[in-house]
Amino acid sequence: MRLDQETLERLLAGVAEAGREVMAIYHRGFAVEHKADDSPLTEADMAAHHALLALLQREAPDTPVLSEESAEIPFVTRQSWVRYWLVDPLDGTREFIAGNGEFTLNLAMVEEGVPVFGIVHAPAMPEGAVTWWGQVGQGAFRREIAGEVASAQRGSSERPIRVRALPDPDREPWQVVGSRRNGREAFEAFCQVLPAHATLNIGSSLKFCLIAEGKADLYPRLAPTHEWDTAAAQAVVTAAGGQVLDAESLEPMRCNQSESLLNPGFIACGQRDARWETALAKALQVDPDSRG
Ligand SMILES: Nc1ncnc2c1ncn2[C@@H]1O[C@H](COP(=O)(O)O)[C@@H](OP(=O)(O)O)[C@H]1O
Ligand SMILES: [Mg+2]
Repeated sequence: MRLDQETLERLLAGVAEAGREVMAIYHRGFAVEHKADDSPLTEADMAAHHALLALLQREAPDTPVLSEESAEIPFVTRQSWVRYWLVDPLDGTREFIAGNGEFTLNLAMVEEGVPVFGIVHAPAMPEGAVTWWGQVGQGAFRREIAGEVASAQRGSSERPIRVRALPDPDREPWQVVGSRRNGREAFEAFCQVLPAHATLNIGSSLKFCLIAEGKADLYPRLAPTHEWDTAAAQAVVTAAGGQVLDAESLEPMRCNQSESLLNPGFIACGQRDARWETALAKALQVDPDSRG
């Protein structure tokens, strides 16, 4: 489904507004609780969850929503969904708590298991609030709102974004991005056999956004994530001409395929070429010719 311009603008404004609520909590301080799986939870996760649910209820009351904070929906129910919203109200909660600004609000639309639309909003970037968004087949964009409290009417600028061609590693190292704290060992093992490269460790969906805007080339994630962590950014990367591939099958990663909402290991990338294929096969220790 292609979203019309008015709906799109209301969604972008609604996510930015939820981002402002998150920032108010970020600045005034908050308590940290722990969920059953020991992952942290703050007032900001819940504030953004409620704000985004209210937004989606206003915009599309008949479309189901799966949010990290209300994810207990059995697969038998989800299986019947042709289209649904997939929300991570606060991706990078640990970075939010650490106070380093590397967190995002993620909103995706998934159709038949494919993330087709996504908004990734980072309210605490050094340059102000930044939104990356894209619709597969329609392009991807980066929108900057100067200053955290700026309204959509003031100081907002937007430009189309696109993944870059892989640089020749003999001239310019590949830029590889990874998590700050999850799966560092697997990340480093993967990187070891790559051609000349530089690495950057950064929290949340920002890693995908760097690929989407042509500032990074690869994001290998061989440690667990949930579907809500990745769907919005996968849509942005795909809309920008890149891919997010299941590390086993090397097919695009899909959502809502089983009871579990955990992703397989994956590789997000910009433009692929023969060097990429060889490097990836080596990094994943697979013979490139054995792949279909
Ligand atoms: N053991 C685990 N199982 C599943 N997901 C995990 C995990 N450890 C971390 N994650 C996911 O990784 C995300 C953080 O990614 P990164 O390290 O790249 O910033 C977390 O997002 P949340 O902050 O939304 O919970 C969390 O969902
Ligand atoms: Mg997350």
